[in-house]
Amino acid sequence: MIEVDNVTLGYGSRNFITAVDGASMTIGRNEIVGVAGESGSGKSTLMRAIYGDFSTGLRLRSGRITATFPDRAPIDCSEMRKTWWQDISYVPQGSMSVLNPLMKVHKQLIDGLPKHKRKGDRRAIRRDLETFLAGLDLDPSVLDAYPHQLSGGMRQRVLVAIASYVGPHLILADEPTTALDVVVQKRILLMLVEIQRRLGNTLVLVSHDLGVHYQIADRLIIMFKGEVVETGPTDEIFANPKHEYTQRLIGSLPRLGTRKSTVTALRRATP
Ligand SMILES: Nc1ncnc2c1ncn2[C@@H]1O[C@H](COP(=O)(O)OP(=O)(O)OP(=O)(O)O)[C@@H](O)[C@H]1O
Repeated sequence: MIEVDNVTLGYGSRNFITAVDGASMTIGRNEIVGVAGESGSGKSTLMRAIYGDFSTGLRLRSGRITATFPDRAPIDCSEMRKTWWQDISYVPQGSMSVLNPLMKVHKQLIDGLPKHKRKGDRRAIRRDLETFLAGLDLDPSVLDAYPHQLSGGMRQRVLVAIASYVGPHLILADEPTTALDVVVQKRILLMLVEIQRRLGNTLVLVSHDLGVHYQIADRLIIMFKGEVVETGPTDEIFANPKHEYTQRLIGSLPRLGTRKSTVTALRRATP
């Protein structure tokens, strides 16, 4: 679905600072892909480029990023904006900097919808939103709240709901649980996994936490100093990490049980 081919990305024009250097990887359909790597290794930069958000001074210096969504012709990342929400959506870190503090949640949700979804009876749209939120275990009353009236975890869950409402083929979630307590983190991760299962789409989850990847990712992409240094099925990478950085990452984890039992424990721990 996404083909990243020898991509170099960075910031600035005259004094170009390289953030991602010659990265290649693919993202397939119906999978959960975990992206791990140390701070500053270029994870967010690569996600923003895949999403086609070049608003922060980000530049694609060389290489190509191509998306082929079901029933559509391949498109370049420079055109990705046209498919935001519909085919691809993004859950960034820090809900408070993303949600408009002056607008109630329902207005932000409706404004974020593609035009064809915004048309028609507002009450019908509202009912549809309420049903959708209830299906995600979110009380429809959040629609009438301003962001500051919600907890950090609730705001982040609202962002996940906004990103998934139209049913995109690909959801990019960039550290969606940063700065939240462990129980809330688990809840949000389970919400993302539940949505991925329900939609049968692809979830790309950026996280420092290799334990999280171990629990939910089918495949891993490891970044180190701007490069993609290792990719492969999660089980294989955990069993036989090839790159020295991956070996260090895995070596630093506490002893793990089987994936299945960990997920079961995660589910039990989540109210
Ligand atoms: N808007 C920007 N302008 C200039 N440089 C930037 C910008 N955003 C990121 N960088 C630089 O690009 C490099 C990669 O940053 P990036 O945020 O992609 O890494 P990351 O792996 O996501 O880090 P973290 O895990 O801390 O979020 C870093 O050196 C960072 O300082």
